[in-house]
Amino acid sequence: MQYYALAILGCILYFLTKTLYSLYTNVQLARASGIPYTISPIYGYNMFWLVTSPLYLKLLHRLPSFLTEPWIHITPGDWSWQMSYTPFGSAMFNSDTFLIVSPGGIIMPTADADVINEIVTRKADFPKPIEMYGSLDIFGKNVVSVEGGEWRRQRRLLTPQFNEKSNGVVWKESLFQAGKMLESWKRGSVVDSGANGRGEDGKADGGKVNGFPEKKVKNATKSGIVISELGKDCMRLSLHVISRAGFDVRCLWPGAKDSEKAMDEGSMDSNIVPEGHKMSYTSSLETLLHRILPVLILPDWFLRLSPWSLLRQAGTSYKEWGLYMSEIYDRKADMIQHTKSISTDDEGLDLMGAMIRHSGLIEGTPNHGKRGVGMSQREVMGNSFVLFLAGHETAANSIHFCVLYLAMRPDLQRKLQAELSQIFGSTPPSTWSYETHIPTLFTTLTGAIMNEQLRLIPPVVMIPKSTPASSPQPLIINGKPCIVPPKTHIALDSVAVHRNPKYWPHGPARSEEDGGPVHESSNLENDLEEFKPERWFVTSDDSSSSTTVRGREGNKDDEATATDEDNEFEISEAPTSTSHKPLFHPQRGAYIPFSEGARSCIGRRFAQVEILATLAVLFHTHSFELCTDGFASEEEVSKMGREERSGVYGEVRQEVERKMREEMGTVITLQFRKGGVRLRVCERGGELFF
Ligand code: HEM
Repeated sequence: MQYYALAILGCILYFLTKTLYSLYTNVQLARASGIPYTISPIYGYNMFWLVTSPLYLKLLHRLPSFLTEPWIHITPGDWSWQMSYTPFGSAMFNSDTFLIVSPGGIIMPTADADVINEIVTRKADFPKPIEMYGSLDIFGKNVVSVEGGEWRRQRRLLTPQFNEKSNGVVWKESLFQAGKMLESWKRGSVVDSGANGRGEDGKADGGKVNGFPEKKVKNATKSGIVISELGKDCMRLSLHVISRAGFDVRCLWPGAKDSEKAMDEGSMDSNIVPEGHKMSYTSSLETLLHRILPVLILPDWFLRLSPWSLLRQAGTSYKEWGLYMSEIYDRKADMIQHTKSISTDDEGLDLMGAMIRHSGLIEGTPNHGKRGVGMSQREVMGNSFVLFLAGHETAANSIHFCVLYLAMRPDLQRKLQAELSQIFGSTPPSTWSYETHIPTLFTTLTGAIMNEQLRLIPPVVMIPKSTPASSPQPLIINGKPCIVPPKTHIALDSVAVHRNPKYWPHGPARSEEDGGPVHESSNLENDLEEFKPERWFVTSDDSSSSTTVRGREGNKDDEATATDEDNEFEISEAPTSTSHKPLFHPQRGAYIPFSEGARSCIGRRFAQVEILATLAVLFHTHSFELCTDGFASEEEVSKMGREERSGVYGEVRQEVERKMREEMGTVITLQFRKGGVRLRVCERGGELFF
């Protein structure tokens, strides 16, 4: 017995000594670095901590502050969103870059645009920590999960496919799918789980609905349709757009009419399960992407044999999607083999087809017989999957939050609608032109709204970089030369740098009468926590801004500092309108929703075109308002005067702001952890409030 006790004591002592020694070594490195640092007992990226800490974090907050300050604020998984710019400001570290030193390693968050720019430019000195992405290889290695020469080879094959022609396809498909989303709301086929299919007034009437003539609409109220799953609907829209662009397969919304199916050869109905399959094309993809975490983390056999049906479904969707991709691959490879081309006509784009054609696997195609330039079949599969993964949730969230912010700012919504009427008149979206309209959308209010939404809620919050294990890196931080220790995990904090007052035009914070500051500790003295697309119309020499900030003129800085590699992997810029003044151009490193440098987002233009097109369709003819459930019923609102309505709306808006602050976090991308905000959509002119 004594031996066992001694053995256990020995293990504990060994563990403690090892931990203390690691902490001591890391503190020495931090001290020598010249960078401000703080000590934390826990390494923020420790998997056990990330998974279990939400269970006991509240308890830790109750411990005496000398035990937990300040690390408790900068170690939880979601600290970047929760704390915003606070840790970098004068109340905490008063430095836009600092180190969090723990026994498990060193983390360097930064909200300094110059530091970020230096890091993304010196790609070899600050590589992506790809060990974090290994689990993304479920269908094969891909451009997200590799580094160095392997990454360069894959990225070189993919970059040319993201061009103006493909942006044009994205534009057309987004216009089409956004229209179908509106139609699906009208049909009532997007089920309102929150209201049990009943209207806000509790009646399942759905009879005469403002702007929506159809009978028996599930979520109908007297003034429109209630949508409580906007986030999910946007995900579906985004998946449909990528499916068209990625595989040239058009997806249909639930309840699509037979005529649509007949019209679209190669379209996939979300309800039809083809022979040899257990799930439809769309539901296998949707299920896989919505349950992606267990699929990435847990072994296949565990998913299959799991007692929980959610996990079993996730396992089935993984298998089914693999099967669909193989079938599409075989069909395309066969076509290329026989015709040496793919169907990249004006109606469809085909990223997978293009990958196969350039893979070098098929005789007679461009890279056949060349060493070190093509792709294996598994890499084609891996990249096809990862484009869906990287591209659907990010763009979907952006559309979702743009609509939500616009519902919170009816004044801005009216301005946007007036502007869209000016641009498109009363023409239907099917006639809108990519060449004519997209440059205008980029430089007017729609573009400013998208930019501002991505400033406030960038989907990727802590863009990871690192220093190699044996290679400390010199870097100018806070104006003095410093050494970033080896094996440091660097987090480019997009949430914080997007709110750093040094780089952004800003005015005074919201007054108490209007609801007071949005965040309890970040940027209390300015409006950088607020959604104000107007700031994008301010140029650096504009005297109407209360601060002067350093922006960029056009792309001059890009040209001056971009490396050859940046240029090689540059994504084609969509043309911007020459008849409008360009929007504010933040300095390099200050605006990083798509990251920057050679390793920045390959789908940036794709996503921007999708977001702009979707917003244009939705707001050209429709209005979105916050539901006032819990504050006033629709009937009560209809009896109120203008001022009283405005008061109720203000209260609801503040509740939504609270929800966004407290109930959002990173689930792959930044979004509501569960649930969302209920909105009412109606045709323009039928608004209940403003
Ligand atoms: C609003 C929408 C989007 C945002 C905010 C966004 C953001 C980002 C960010 C921040 C990165 C860098 C991640 C890192 O370094 O860890 C990235 C990389 C990437 N994104 Fe996006 N993305 C969006 C849409 C898309 C779309 C639509 C696609 C494809 C269709 C896409 C494909 C990719 C790929 C393949 C990479 C990896 C690039 C590489 O490592 O070379 N993204 N994205």
